[in-house]
Amino acid sequence: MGVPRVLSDEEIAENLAELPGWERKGDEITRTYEIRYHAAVAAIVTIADRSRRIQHHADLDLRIDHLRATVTTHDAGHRLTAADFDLAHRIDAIVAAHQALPLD
Ligand SMILES: C[C@H](O)[C@H](O)[C@H]1CNC2=NC(N)=NC(=O)C2=N1
Repeated sequence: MGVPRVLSDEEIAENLAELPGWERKGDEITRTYEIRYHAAVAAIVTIADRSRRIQHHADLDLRIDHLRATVTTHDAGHRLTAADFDLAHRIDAIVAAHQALPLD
C-alpha cells in the first residue's frame, strides 16, 4: 500500500476550514465535543467499528461531560494525511448522531 502522502500546511489549512471545531496541534488534529458520558460511550463503540473498517483510528479521551478525538497518521510517521480528515468528518457525524439521542 505504501506510505500515505503527507499533506502540506496549505492543504491542512484548507481541510481544516471544512471542519469547524477541529484545530491543528502540531502534526495532529483534535476536537473536543460536549457530550454526556453514556452517549459518548455509545459513540466510541460506533467510532471503533468504523475505524476497524477503514483501518484508521483516532485517540479518544473520554471525560465526564466531553470527549476529545485526536487524529494523525501513524503510518506516515505521525504526520497529517487525507485519511485523518476523512476520519474527522466521520467522527463528527457519529458524535452528532449520539448527541442527538434523547436521554432515557
Ligand atoms: C495495518 C493497519 O492498516 C495500520 O496499522 C493502520 C491502522 N490504523 C491507523 N490509524 C491511524 N490513525 N494511523 C495509521 O497509520 C493507522 N494505520
